[in-house]
Formats: sequence, C-alpha cells, structure tokens
Amino acid sequence: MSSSAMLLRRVVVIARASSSAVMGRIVVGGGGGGGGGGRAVETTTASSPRRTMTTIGPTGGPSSDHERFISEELYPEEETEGEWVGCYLKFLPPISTYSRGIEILYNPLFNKSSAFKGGERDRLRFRGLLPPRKMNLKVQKERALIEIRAEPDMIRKHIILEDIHDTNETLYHRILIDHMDEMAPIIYTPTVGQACSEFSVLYRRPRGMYFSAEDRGHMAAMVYNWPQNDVRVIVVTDGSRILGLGDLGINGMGIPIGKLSLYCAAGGIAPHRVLPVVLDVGTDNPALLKDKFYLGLQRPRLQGSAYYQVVDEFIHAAVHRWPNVLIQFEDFSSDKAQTILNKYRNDVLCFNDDIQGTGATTLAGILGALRAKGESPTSLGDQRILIAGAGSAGMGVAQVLYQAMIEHGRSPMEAKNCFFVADERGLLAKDRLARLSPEQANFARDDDGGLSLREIVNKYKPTMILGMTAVGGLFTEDLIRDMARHCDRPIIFPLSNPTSKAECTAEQAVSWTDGRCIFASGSPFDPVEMENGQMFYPTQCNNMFVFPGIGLGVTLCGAKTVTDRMLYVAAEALANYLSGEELALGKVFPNLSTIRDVSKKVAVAVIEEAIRTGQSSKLSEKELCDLDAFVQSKMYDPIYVPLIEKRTITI
Ligand SMILES: O=C([O-])CC(=O)C(=O)O
Ligand SMILES: [Mg+2]
Repeated sequence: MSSSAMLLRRVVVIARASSSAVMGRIVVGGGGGGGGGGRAVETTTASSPRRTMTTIGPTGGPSSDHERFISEELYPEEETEGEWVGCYLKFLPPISTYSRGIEILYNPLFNKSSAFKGGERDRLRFRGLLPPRKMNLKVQKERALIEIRAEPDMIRKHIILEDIHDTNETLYHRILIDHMDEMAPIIYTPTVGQACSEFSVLYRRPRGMYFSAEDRGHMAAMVYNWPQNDVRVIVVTDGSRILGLGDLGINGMGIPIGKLSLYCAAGGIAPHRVLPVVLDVGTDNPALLKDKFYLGLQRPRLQGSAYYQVVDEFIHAAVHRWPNVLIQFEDFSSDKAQTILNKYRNDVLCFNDDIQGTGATTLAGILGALRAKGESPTSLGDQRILIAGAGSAGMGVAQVLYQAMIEHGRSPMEAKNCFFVADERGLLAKDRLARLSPEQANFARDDDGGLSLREIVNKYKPTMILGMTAVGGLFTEDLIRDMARHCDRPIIFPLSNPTSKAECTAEQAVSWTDGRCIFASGSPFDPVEMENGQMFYPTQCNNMFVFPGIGLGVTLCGAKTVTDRMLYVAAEALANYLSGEELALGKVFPNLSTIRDVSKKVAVAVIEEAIRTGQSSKLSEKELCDLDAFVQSKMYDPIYVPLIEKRTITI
C-alpha cells in the first residue's frame, strides 16, 4: 500500500472511532507538487483549508459533508504528522527522499529538528539522535523569536536568523512570513549591508555557487554540482556595487542570499528552487586585496572582453542546465549593468533589479504619491522630476517613468522635458554628450549643463526629487526647504541604501517641509512625530515590493523574456494595492506585512500581461478567469510535511 493510502486509511479509522468526541476535525490533502528532493509544498493556505483539501468519509471515499470530527486525545499533537490549522487536522502528501538518518538532520530543506514525529524518527532511522520530546513549528518559532528579540544588535539578529536558515529552511521562512516587517530589515536592507561587509569573517557554511575567473572553461559542468534539478530563480552579482557600499567582491554574496529569501517568503518560490550566485572576477577594493580573511580572488577585476566572457559563460551554463530559469542581475556597477542587460534581455529570461526593479517600484511610489495629492496617473506627465544620480538606478527610474508617461498619452518630446537628471558634475546636458551613455544622453537637457541641485530646484521648481547617489546627507536643509518653497507638497524620495547612504532621513524631510512632503526611502525609517503632535509614517520604496512577484509571475507562466510592459503592470498593481486610508496617513507603499499578498497581485498582473501578449508558454486564456486562486495555490507555504523513504528497488 502506498504511504499516502496508508495515511488515508489511518484517518478513516480515527474518524470512525471518535465520532462522538467532538474536539477537532480532520482533513487530508493539500496540493503537492514539486519534487526535486526539497520540500515543495506549494499550496494550501491556512485561511482557506476547504478549498484545496481532499477529505474522506467513513468508507474511504470522498465524504459529502467534507469533515469528520475526531478527538485530540486520540490523536495527540506530539505524534501526529498532520498540522493543526485552527480546529482542522491537516494531512499533507508526504515528500520522499533518498536521504536517511543523520543526513536528513543536516539537510536544511528536510530538517524539522525537534519537530520530527516518532514515525519519522523510525522510518528514516534517526530515533535516538534527537532529544525525545516532540515540538511543533509553532513552538519552535516562539523559541526562535525569543532569542532574536533578546538580541539588541541587528547583525547578531541576522546571524541567528541565518543560522536557522542554514539548519531549517521551513522554520526560517515561517518566521519571515509571519513577522515580515520585523524580519525584513534584519535579513535584508539595511542589515544585509553590514552582513556583506563582514561576509568573509562571518562565513560558516556554503550557500549558493561561486563562478570565478579561474573557473573559465568549466562552468557548463560546474552547474551540475548544484544538487537541485528544478532551479527557477537565480540572483547573481559580481559584487562590484553592493548597495551604496561599492566594490565588496565576493562578500556581496549576502545580497543574492537576502534577495532569494524574499523570493521564497514574499514571492512563494520554494527554497530548493532558488540559487544565489557570485561571479568572482576579482576586486578593485584595495582593502580586500590585502585582507587576509577575504575569501575571494585577490586580484584586480577582469576588464573588457575577459570580463564579459565570464558573464557569458555563466549565463549559458545556467540556461543550459535550467532552460526556464529566471536570472536576476543584482548590484553590478553602472558601467556594466546596462550593457549586460541590453545584451541578454531579448533572448534570456532575465532582468536587472537595480535598473528595472527600482524603476517599477519608484513608479508605483510616485503614482501613489500623486493619488495622495488627489491627482490621476495622467498627471505624471505634468511633473518636473529631479533625479539625483545618473547611474544604473537613476537611469532605470527615468526610463520607467518616461515609458509610463508615453503609456498615458504624452509625446516622447513632452515626456523627456519632464526630467532633470544630475550627477556629481551637475545637470546632464548636451554639452557633455560625448561622455554620456546612450541612456544618459536620452535625458540630457538642451542647456544649463552643470547646474547644481539647488540651482536646478530654484530655476525649474521640480515637484519631486529622487535620490540615487549613494551619498548620505546629500539632500541638505537648504535644498529641501527650497523644494518646499516652490511646491505645496513636494515628493521626496531618498532611495539610496543602506541607511547611512540615504540622501536625507524621514525626520529631516518632514521637519524641513513642515510636514508637507510625501516621502519614501530605500531603507526603512521609524515613524516621526510632527510638531502638531500628529504621526508621520514613512514607507519604504524598495524593490522587494516588485521583484518577488515579477519572478513568481514569469516563472509560473513560462515567459521567455521580461518585457517593459510587465514592469509597468507590476508597478500599477503595487500602486493600486494602497488603500485610501493608507494614503491619508502619508504612506505611499503598503505595509511590509502584506508583501505576500502584494507579490501575488504583482504576479497576477504580470501573468495577465504575458498571456495577452502571447508571451506565456505555460498558461493560456482559460487560466485568466481565476488567476488569483491559481497563483495562490502555487505559492510555497512553509509547513512540515511527512517525510518518507524513497527506495531504489533491486531484485
Ligand atoms: O537591496 C536593496 O535594498 C535595494 C537594491 O537593490 C539596492 O540598493 O541595490
Ligand atoms: Mg540591488
């Protein structure tokens, strides 16, 4: 008898035995899916157990009344391999594995630690290797939270969480999902900046893959060293521009790891389907070149064609092994980021998060800000937009905003006229054309080249200022006060990360504009009490609001490329998520605790766009009718699933 049939049988017996003891209900089922050796439970939400579960009646067939009452006493929690969901006891189809005994305890994808039940301890041969008392996910989470919260230091909290990540992925993602607003700043921006700076010193266990300049010629084979067959999302960096911290070489690995944690927790991609990658082409950071603990190649970065060949070899190797994988480029320096994106975007399923993800998120924030001012999305083309920073992020934002204006009926000329882009040498204008990249040249003004930020503000009276310079404190009091003098409700977005690189703080923006600004920042800030005693709630304009949903959408529908329209609809879905009450409180992004739902909405919008434009290879028009439920059913939900032995039968 198959093990799932055995489970069903057990349920029936218990359901009959306990029909008079009404204490709990029992259901069996849950969407299985996904093999690959990892736990791939992609479905069943606690909030809607009936919809996705199979239940059985006294005869073993489907029951008409859908549930049987059972006794918790007959079915003690420490022993059952089901999960109590409110008053339901939920059974999930088991996952089978070739691993046995202690190997399972050391595999973070399978490990449940103290929550392994007696049956599993026997079946998988590790009875006696764990303390006897059996816990569950809820109690384990409670214990972990006590430990994390007792630690005042953010980097120590990060270490505790990453230890859990390395030992028990189910528990780690459960904690992230249930406490996203508390945990995101620990595992991701801003603490991930410090984690990267100290990566080589903090290094304990391998996670992800490194492809170095010394691996040239081996990458097509190396990708097979990764144990998972079904990788769906890769986040790759070359460590050349980690947040606003510059060249951190392989220490930048913290970024792909952090981003992929969000892919799993916020975007519902199962953890065995993600792969963090660093391309180690050397480093030009003098401190790392002589740091005796640095774990990357201590040689100057490859340049020119040698550099691009490493990138190319990696991409071909990855796509050859995992043909449908999404590759997210992250934190490549501006001089390389756009070139790489342009080279692959039409042939490979890929996008650059700093250019396109930041662009889409900022557009969403601006649409939200316009709504807060009582203006429609069409009024985007009436804005005067000052962008401080002409690197990949700045130009990505300009491009996405420009595209949105065209979408709303502006001519290219009218749209371009809305932008004032400045770098460290002042306003970008035609006098510098020869030294500008094609993307920068697109937004160069006819004249006034070299005007400072303050001169631009006083001459052109922008309605918004967006900071992507990685220069902490660049938005001075004088500058912001000038903005507020010319504009009733200036939009102020200091977007650089981590917090030390933010162009101004929330408190400064609020105080210098007498509370009139509409504010969002790349790194999180605490609420600010204004002079009138009212609270101001700064929200975070961070690409984490879109990239997990974009990844979920394109991988589910089997898109072949990530198009500009997909980014636009992602931004629109995010902007529309905001309620009127949130806008009234000055929020232009939703609360982080809703990020899973936001990601689902973003994924739905991306899939709809892919289906309509013939980009979807896996889903068709007929899936459009209940796309929301479909996407929900595919999202990874970290819960413990029974493990059984996979056998190789030899006769
Ligand atoms: O990681 C973040 O918070 C945003 C981002 O991509 C960057 O700053 O490079
Ligand atoms: Mg980035």
